[in-house]
Amino acid sequence: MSGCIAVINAGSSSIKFALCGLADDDVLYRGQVEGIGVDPRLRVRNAQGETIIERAWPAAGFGHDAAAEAILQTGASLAAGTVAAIGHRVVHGGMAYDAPVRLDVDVVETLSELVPLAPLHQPHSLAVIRRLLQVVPHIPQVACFDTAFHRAQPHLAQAFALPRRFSEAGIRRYGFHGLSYEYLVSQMRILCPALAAGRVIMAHLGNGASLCAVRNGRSVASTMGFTAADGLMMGTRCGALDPGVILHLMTEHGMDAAALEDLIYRKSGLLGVSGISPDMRTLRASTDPRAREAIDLFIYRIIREVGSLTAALGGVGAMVFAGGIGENDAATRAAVTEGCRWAGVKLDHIRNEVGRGRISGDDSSIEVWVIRTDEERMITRHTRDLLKLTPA
Ligand SMILES: Nc1ncnc2c1ncn2[C@@H]1O[C@H](COP(=O)(O)OP(=O)(O)O)[C@@H](O)[C@H]1O
Ligand SMILES: CC(=O)OP(=O)(O)O
Ligand SMILES: [Mg+2]
Repeated sequence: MSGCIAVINAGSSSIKFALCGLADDDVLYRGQVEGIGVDPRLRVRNAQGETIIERAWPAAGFGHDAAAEAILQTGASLAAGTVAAIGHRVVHGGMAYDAPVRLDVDVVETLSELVPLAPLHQPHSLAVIRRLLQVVPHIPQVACFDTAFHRAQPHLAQAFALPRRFSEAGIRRYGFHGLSYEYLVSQMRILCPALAAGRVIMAHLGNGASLCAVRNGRSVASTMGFTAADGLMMGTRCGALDPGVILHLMTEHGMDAAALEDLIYRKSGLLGVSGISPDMRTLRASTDPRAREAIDLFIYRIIREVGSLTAALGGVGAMVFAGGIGENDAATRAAVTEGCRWAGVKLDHIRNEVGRGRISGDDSSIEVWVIRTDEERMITRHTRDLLKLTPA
């Protein structure tokens, strides 16, 4: 191996990593600890897609710190001293960053101010970055932001109806999952360029879930806002919530900011409504009616927001599903598209079971696709470009 880029992607229920060569699409190893808090397990695959490492831990006491430790140790032993640069997914770039940036202690300091705006992500990525700045200070590190892709949205799409001074202070809609959407755009340009040039609704449905309205490859609107708690219902997040509920919980239920953060980010969503699990696979396997109700609400919220983003786009030509649920749960795709029949969407159920590429019927007026997202590859491209790294 002659110099590679190590990529670390701290999600809310997983930490993913990849070791990539400098040539585009040259992935040497990729792996993840997924199911953090539920059923943590590590799996690493080589370039041929063969599983070379598998490990599992009990959920109790095994959080993001332990997952990061497992990833760093595994990555270091596989890379064997050949890492030329490290690229990170950093969920919130705030007003300061609308493009990837080289990390140093000052940048980390600025990013740490955003921790309260992304409590499920930012602390975990910053902990890894700080550690690497200490132990391998000679290796350049780059932060790639989930918010960057959305920063060019029209002004109205970024605005809250609050007094001006708040928006001037940065209280506006940022949108997230931008690295995933940017990668999906790049894939669409290869797989279906005519659709990529038009109006597309992309659904990144993982433990965090959002929709993005994309026009000619640019973000026009997103369901996520100031934080990644807005919009759709998620694994443990409630999504859009009447602000009056927050006031009521404060005044009538004595909840303070910490209790509200815990409720909104960690206790709600699929977990809160089902009372069983934030994990779609567990809910699908359950016969408990509360599991069914949680899934139904998850789907209902997506269908409603598809309508909203269709209006923001002024029509829609294609829909794309991605993320852990979007790529793997055929039943979610079937139910969401059934709820979009009003727009002329018709699924081909056999293609949907296969779950790769185009899944709509030939008679559908809107094409529906499943595209495997790859935030790690997008981070590799940004890191390579920012540092001007070229294959030997
Ligand atoms: N085969 C599958 N069927 C249904 N859901 C799945 C499947 N594989 C993964 N998921 C779901 O994907 C979600 C995790 O998505 P992922 O994108 O990996 O998460 P993160 O937001 O942490 O990056 C979980 O709800 C998990 O149950
Ligand atoms: C922004 C976000 O929610 O990311 P993830 O789905 O990886 O948790
Ligand atoms: Mg993710």
